[in-house]
Amino acid sequence: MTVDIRTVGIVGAGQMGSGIAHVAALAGLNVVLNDVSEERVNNGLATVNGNLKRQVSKGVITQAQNDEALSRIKAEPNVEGLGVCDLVIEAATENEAVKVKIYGNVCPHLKPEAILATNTSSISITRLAAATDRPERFIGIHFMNPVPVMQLVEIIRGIATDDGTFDSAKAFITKLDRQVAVAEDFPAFIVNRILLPMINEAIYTLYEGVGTVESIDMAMRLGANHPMGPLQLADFIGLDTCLSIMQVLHEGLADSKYRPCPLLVKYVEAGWLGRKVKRGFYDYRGEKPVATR
Ligand SMILES: CC(=O)CC(=O)SCCNC(=O)CCNC(=O)[C@H](O)C(C)(C)COP(=O)(O)OP(=O)(O)OC[C@H]1O[C@@H](n2cnc3c(N)ncnc32)[C@H](O)[C@@H]1OP(=O)(O)O
Ligand SMILES: NC(=O)C1=CN([C@@H]2O[C@H](COP(=O)(O)OP(=O)(O)OC[C@H]3O[C@@H](n4cnc5c(N)ncnc54)[C@H](OP(=O)(O)O)[C@@H]3O)[C@@H](O)[C@H]2O)C=CC1
Repeated sequence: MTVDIRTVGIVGAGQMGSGIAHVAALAGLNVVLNDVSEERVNNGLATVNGNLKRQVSKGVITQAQNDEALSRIKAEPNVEGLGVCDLVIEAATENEAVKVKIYGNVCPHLKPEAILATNTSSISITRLAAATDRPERFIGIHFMNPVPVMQLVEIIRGIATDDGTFDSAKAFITKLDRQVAVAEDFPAFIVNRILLPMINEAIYTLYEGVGTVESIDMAMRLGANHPMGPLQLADFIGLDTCLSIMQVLHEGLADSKYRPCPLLVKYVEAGWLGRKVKRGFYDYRGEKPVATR
């Protein structure tokens, strides 16, 4: 059964959840934004507000589109409020136990026909689906960061995902004016299977003293025309998320080429998770980012 998606719930109002709320509301959908606390939801709304304003100032959208989009997003700190949604996208921390716990809390409140999706960067869709009451109506819808700018969305079916769910997810992405890449359910799918080993290798290059933070980033920006250097990109994604993805690749494919760099582990252990906490491979607390090594 295909579902006409008009109301989208989002669980996790961090950088990805707020980005998904942003593009869904701009596309004319109603959005219910949920997180662990009212404060977290309000932070997510503030992010959407700031990014919409930036688009207005650049002439990408009008003030009227900005206002309409904001009026379509409902802040909802309680999971019960997700009961009105046709599609709920979980965009919480990249940790399987956290995600499974969320499904346990959310599923009892969903309409029977509602689709449940995850924005996971790497974790098995089949395994996550098996922890829900609706494996047939569960799917991976993987947006890229920053969501308001990036054109690609990966769609990943679990073993049980039915055709109606797949078609509904595809129609939803098309409505958001994004391009779909269909990926099979293997660790980290397509983009991160390729991107994260490159970032991990950049961290090894730093760890082994081949270059400094700045020389490695400059090398890849100017030498390979990447819009951001790999260490700058790691900080942008979040070092906790990068480490989780490498761990999923390492465990899921059982190949030592995916071994997370010990320096990445150290940064995460220090709580230096990148831009979101103002410190990672760069320190963002001053006027300009300063390399930490
Ligand atoms: C980990 C995963 O699971 C998967 C992933 O997402 S992996 C990460 C994938 N993402 C990337 O690789 C991003 C690489 N970086 C880039 O593409 C660029 O650096 C960037 C788009 C982020 C910023 O580009 P930039 O030229 O340095 O900055 P800036 O000029 O400020 O922004 C470019 C445009 O993006 C917009 N923009 C940037 N961040 C934005 C945001 N958060 N919200 C809305 N708009 C944003 C700007 O308004 C600007 O728009 P215009 O071109 O219309 O003027
Ligand atoms: N960062 C990236 O570039 C990309 C990330 N992703 C994926 O998107 C997901 C979110 O990542 P991202 O937005 O970067 O992470 P963030 O850390 O920015 O946001 C995650 C949010 O989820 C919240 N959260 C944690 N536990 C719960 C819970 N039980 N219920 C509701 N909300 C909860 C967190 O709250 P608190 O801070 O209080 O824990 C936080 O607000 C991950 O699966 C990640 O792999 C996908 C594409 C790109």
